[in-house]
Amino acid sequence: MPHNVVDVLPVSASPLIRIRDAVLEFKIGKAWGAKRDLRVLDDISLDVNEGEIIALLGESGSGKTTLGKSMLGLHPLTSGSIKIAPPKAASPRRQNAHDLQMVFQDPLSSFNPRFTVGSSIALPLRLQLKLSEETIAERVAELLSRVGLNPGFAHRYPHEMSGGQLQRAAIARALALSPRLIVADEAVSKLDVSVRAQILNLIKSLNRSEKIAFVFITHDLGVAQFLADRVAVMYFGRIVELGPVDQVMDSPRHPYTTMLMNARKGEAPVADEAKRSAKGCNFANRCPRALGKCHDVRPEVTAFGDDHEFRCFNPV
Ligand SMILES: Nc1ncnc2c1ncn2[C@@H]1O[C@H](COP(=O)(O)OP(=O)(O)OP(=O)(O)O)[C@@H](O)[C@H]1O
Repeated sequence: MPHNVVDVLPVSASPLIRIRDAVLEFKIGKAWGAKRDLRVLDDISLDVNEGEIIALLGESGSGKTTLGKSMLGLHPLTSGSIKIAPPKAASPRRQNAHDLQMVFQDPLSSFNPRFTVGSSIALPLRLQLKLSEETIAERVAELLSRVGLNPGFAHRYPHEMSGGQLQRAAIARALALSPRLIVADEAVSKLDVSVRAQILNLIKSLNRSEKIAFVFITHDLGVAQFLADRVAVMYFGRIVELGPVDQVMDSPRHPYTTMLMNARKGEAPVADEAKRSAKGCNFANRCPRALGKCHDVRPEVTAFGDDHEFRCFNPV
């Protein structure tokens, strides 16, 4: 991971990751035609604390995956900064790519079909830690046990495992280098309901017992409520509301969050680029509470209590 993308925080800082004023624009358009900038992250500021679970909520296209990948340094920002805390040990190593890992939605496509699952889990150990083959085999067995799989699964190929088993293996692979944060991108949305609950419980227990922080990307409010300590609600690249999960879910202040809550009861909101306001609040054209100025002036962050904030001129 390039160091100039995700830099190191001063030792005195407390969050694991500090994101400030992050803007990310993609150039879109045909290779030979006119290009335009698509602003996918728009003025994002967020701290991810050691050992917490933050759910990133929002409809498809709101920028959740892009924000998660930016934390891992996979997308250089257009402006702003993303910094990670230095390791606790006294070692002077710079920010380490091992500290942050990602788990994806589709476990089958995230494993190489020609390798056994054990070899895929072993790969980062072999490349990064230069361990003996015997130690690697022991570590793989231990990692599989930690995620509730029989160590014998090391010899299976991805197509010989169920979706739930493979997602456990993907988590084992992410754990191999002892990360401090795992970004899980819709990591349970392709799983059956019963298996989903098992994986969510696994994530919760890894978080509680090993203090691994998770950024859990989802559009499932039930999953966010079960898992997260805090939620960040995104709408077209902005965090419109951020706070403790129960506060945001039980007493949402932003009209978009309220709309998401109602969607839970049936009417799913759809991201529609045409309805995005050009200036002012991104949500103004869809907002039942919009005032005149919402179409022209961009709302800044308003704090509500110590740890709840929103961007709205006319909150609920
Ligand atoms: N590499 C890229 N180049 C151009 N545009 C991109 C790129 N990656 C993502 N986008 C666009 O950025 C926007 C946000 O995408 P992103 O995947 O972050 O949203 P999301 O909230 O995670 O959605 P989903 O829930 O569907 O995964 C979308 O409009 C998407 O088309």
